Amino acid sequence: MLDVENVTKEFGATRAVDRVSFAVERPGFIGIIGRSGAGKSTFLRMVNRLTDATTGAIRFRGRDVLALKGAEKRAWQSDCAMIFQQFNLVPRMDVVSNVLHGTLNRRSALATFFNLYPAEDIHRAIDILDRLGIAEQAAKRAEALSGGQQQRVAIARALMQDPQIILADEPIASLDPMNAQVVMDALRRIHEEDGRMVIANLHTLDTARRYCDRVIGMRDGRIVFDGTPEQLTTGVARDIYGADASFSEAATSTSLARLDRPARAKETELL
Ligand SMILES: Nc1ncnc2c1ncn2[C@@H]1O[C@H](COP(=O)(O)OP(=O)(O)OP(=O)(O)O)[C@@H](O)[C@H]1O
Repeated sequence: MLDVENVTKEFGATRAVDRVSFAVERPGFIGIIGRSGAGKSTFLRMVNRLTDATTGAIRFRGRDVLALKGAEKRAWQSDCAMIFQQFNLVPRMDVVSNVLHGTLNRRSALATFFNLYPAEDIHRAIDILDRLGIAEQAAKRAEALSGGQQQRVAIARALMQDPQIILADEPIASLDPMNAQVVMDALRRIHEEDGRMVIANLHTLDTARRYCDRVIGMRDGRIVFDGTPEQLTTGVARDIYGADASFSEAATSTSLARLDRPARAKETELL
């Protein structure tokens, strides 16, 4: 359903993403790992069309999304909602309005200007917040919430778009281990219950092993590993991170392993 073919991005002389290819047959929970500068963010931004690829093709259900323009491009951006490390909420705006921002693509400029939302959208926003366990925060300003709560608001905003894919760029990098677990559990649940594909850039190995069905390792813009969490041994990780024998997994750990393990889907075959 998602085919990435030889996707390359150059920034001047820097090749940030170098001939990346992989295929996803059905919605999975995919983690992308690699050291800082490996090209993870640039890759996700190309999928969402925030950054244009230099060459290559990304096909979703047979359609090349890199060729979309205008309204079709905006529709695709709704279809693959993005979540960022810094949440990207409007801090002084209340939580529900932040979530309703997820409908911006399909509302008129006038309705947006006057902050007019249909009652059914408001009810849906509150239902989504309730599903994420933060409905009681709905009237508060976003800036009054904890980091973990703000990231759940960002997930709620993404769900307002009813996306087929959720692209999460380091969604827990700013969170403490407890909040990180709440956010990752929420993403995993959304994947399992709704059948949405999740592609998440993760900076820690333990999170990738714990939540993903498939892990892609990037190094210097290239895919150097593509396999199951079980295949992601310390030796493989050392290769991905370009580290020597002194490589310590603890250096890429969020301490999630010490928290309770959720029931990860049994299917470990490649997606
Ligand atoms: N807008 C840009 N202009 C120039 N170079 C860029 C730009 N964006 C990214 N790069 C370069 O592309 C390479 C890949 O960066 P990218 O942010 O995709 O890596 P990353 O794996 O996501 O790292 P991090 O985890 O630190 O965000 C780096 O060398 C970076 O400096």
